[in-house]
Amino acid sequence: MDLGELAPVGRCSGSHEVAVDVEKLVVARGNDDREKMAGMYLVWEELTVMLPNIGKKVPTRRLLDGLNGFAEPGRIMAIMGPSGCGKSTLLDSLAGRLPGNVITTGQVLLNGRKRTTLARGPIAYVTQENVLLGTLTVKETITYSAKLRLPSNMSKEEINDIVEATIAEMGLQDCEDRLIGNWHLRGVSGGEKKRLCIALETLTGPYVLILDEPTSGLDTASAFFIVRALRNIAQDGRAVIASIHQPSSEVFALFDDLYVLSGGQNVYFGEAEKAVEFFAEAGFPCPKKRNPSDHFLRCVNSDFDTVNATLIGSRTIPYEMQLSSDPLNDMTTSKIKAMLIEKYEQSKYAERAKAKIRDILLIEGLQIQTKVGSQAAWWQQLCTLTERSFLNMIRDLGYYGVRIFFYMFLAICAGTIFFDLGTSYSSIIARASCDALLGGMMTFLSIGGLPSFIEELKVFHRERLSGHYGVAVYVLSNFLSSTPFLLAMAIGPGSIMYPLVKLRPGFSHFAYLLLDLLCSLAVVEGCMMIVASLVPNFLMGIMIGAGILGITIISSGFYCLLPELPKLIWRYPISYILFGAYAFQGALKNEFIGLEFDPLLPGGPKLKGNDILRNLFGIPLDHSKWLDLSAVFVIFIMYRAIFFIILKLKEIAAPLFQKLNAIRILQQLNDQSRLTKMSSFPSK
Ligand SMILES: Nc1ncnc2c1ncn2[C@@H]1O[C@H](COP(=O)(O)OP(=O)(O)OP(=O)(O)O)[C@@H](O)[C@H]1O
Repeated sequence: MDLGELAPVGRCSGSHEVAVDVEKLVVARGNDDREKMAGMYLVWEELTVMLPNIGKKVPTRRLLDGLNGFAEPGRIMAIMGPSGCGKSTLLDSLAGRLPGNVITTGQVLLNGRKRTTLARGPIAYVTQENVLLGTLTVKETITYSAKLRLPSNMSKEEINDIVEATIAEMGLQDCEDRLIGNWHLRGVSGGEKKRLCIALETLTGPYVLILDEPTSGLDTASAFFIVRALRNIAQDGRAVIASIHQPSSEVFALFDDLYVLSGGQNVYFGEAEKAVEFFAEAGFPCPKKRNPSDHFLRCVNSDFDTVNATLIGSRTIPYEMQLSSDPLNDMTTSKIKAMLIEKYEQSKYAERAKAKIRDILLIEGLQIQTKVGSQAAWWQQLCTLTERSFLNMIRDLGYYGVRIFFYMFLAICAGTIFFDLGTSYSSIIARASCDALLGGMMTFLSIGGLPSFIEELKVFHRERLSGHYGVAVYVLSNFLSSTPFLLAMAIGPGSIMYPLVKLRPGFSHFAYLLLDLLCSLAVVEGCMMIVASLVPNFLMGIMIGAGILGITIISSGFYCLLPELPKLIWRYPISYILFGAYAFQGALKNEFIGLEFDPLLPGGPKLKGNDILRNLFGIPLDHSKWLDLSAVFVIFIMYRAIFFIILKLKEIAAPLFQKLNAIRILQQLNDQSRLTKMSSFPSK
C-alpha cells in the first residue's frame, strides 16, 4: 500500500481550506515572524548521564556517554537504537526532565544559552504515555488547553480558529467530537490519542518539539500519519526530535536527520539518507531490498547471526557455514559496536557534525523569545480550569457520581433502620450509632474518588511542566469545581435521614448537621489529595488512604471513648490532627444538648442530654458545638494548604536536591577515580 495515498493530514491534503486555516494558526499563535522561528537551535555537547552506585558493588553506569549533537529548525530528526540504548534518557535530558536518581554532565544549549532555565517555554515534550482526561472530547481538550494558554485578550472566535486549525493540522477532524476514553470507556484510537497529545504541545508554537516514541504501538498507516504531521510541524520552522522503533521505509524516508545510539554511545549522526553510505563504508552494507532502518538496528542490536548474514550480502548462507568461512565470524556484538563507534568518530559525518555545532554556537544575535508558556491571565486560567474540572467530575462517575448514589442509598437504609428514634432510653445509644454510621460511611466511601483524582493529578503534572498555570490556580479550581458535589453529598443523605430518623427538630440543628457533614467531606477530600500527591500509584494510594480514614474513624471517639483513648499517639496528636473527633463531638452535642430522655426504669428522673454526653460519652462541654465545627473547618483549610505546599515543594525542592545530590555524587566519583587512578568525570 502506498501510504502517501491515504487520507491526508493537515496541510498535506493540499486542501485550500485547511491551508488557510493553518496560516491563521501561525498568525494567531504570534509565530508569523518566520525568521525568529528559524533561529532556534538545540545543541548538546559532551552529554553524559550517569546512574551512580556509590558504596554498592555495582559500578556507576553511564546511560549516555559524552554525546554531541544538534537539532535545527525546519528539520525532523529520528533517534534510533535497540531497546535500552538510552533514547528516552537522551530525550529526557534534552527536555530537562531527567529523574532525580541520575546525574548529568555536559551541556544542553538552546541558541547558545543553557536550556534548563527555559525548559518550560520553547521546548515542548510529548512523553510516551498519553496523559489526558478521558472524559473530554478531542475538541474540548484542545479548546481548554488553548484557553489556558493563549492570551486573555484573544476573542472567542480567534481561539476557535486556532483550535480548528490545530485539529486540521493533526488530522483530527473525524474524531473531534468523540470522547478520549479511559479504563472503562472505549474512546478514540491510540494513534488519535497520540496526535491529540502532539496537538496540545504544538498549540502555542514551541520552537523545539521532542517526542518519545510517538509511533509505538501503532500500525504502519497511523505511524505514517503521525510522522508526516510532525514533518509538517518541522517545516513550519520548528526543530523536531523523535525517538522511533523500527520505522517502515516510508516512515523512515520522512526524517531529515538520524541519530543512532547503542549502549548510550553515538554510532551515527547525520543526514538520514547518508546513513546507508556510512554503514556501507564501515563494512556493513545494507542489502538492496532491506528497510535501511531495520538494517541499522540489526547492526547495533545484539544479533550476531543477522549481522553476519548482512556482512556477506544478500546470499543466504546458514550460520554454521559462516562460522567456518567468514573472517568476521568471531566478532561479538560489543566488537561490532566498538568498530562502528570508532568508524563514526573518524568519519566525515562526525567531522561535519562537530563543525556544524561550532558554527551554530558562533552565530550571533540569536535571541530566544522566552514568553512562550501560558499567556492567559490567572483569572482566565482559574475559570477555564474550574469549568474543565467540573465537567470531568460530572462525566467521570467514579469521581463523585457513584458515591452520591451510594450515600443516598445508605441514607435510606440507615433512615429506615433508625426510623423515628424518639427519646426513649434505648434511643440514646441509637442516636450516637446513627451519627457514627453517617459520618463513618461518608468518610470511608470517599476513598472511591481517589483513582479519578490521581488521573487528574497526572494531567496537572503534565500541564505544569509545560507551564500551563500556577499551583495556586489549580488548587483553587479544584476546590471550586468540587464544592457543588460536596454540597450534594452532604445535603442529599442529610435531608433523607433527618426526617426519617426524626433527629432534633429546628433549622439550626438541621443546618448544623449539614455543615458538619460538608466540612467533614471537605476534610476527607483534602486528605485524599495529600495522599494522591504523595503516592501517585492507584493501589498503594488506596491502601494508604483507607488506612488513614480507618485511623480517623477509630480516633473519633465512638468506638473507644475519647478519654479512654491511649494518650500517647492516639489521643495526642492523632485525635487532634484528624477531624473525626471534632466532627463526632459536634454532631453529638447537636443531638443531645438540651434534650431529655426516658430513664432506664419507669418512674425515675428524666436523663439530661448534657449529663449523657459528659458521663456516658466522656465529651467535655467546656466549648460549644460551633467551636467543634470551626475546628473541622480549620483542618479542612489546613489540609488544602498542605496539599498546595506539597505540590509547590515538589517543584521547588526537587531540582535543588537533584543539584546538590549531583554535586555530592560527582565529588565522590572523582575521589574514587583518583584513588583507583581512573580518568575523572568532567566537573561541568
Ligand atoms: N532513572 C533511571 N534509573 C535507573 N535506570 C535508568 C534510569 N533511566 C534509564 N535507566 C536505564 O538506562 C537504560 C536506557 O533506558 P532508556 O529508557 O533511555 O532506553 P530506551 O532506549 O528509551 O529503551 P526503549 O526503547 O526500550 O524505551 C535502561 O537500561 C534503563 O533501565
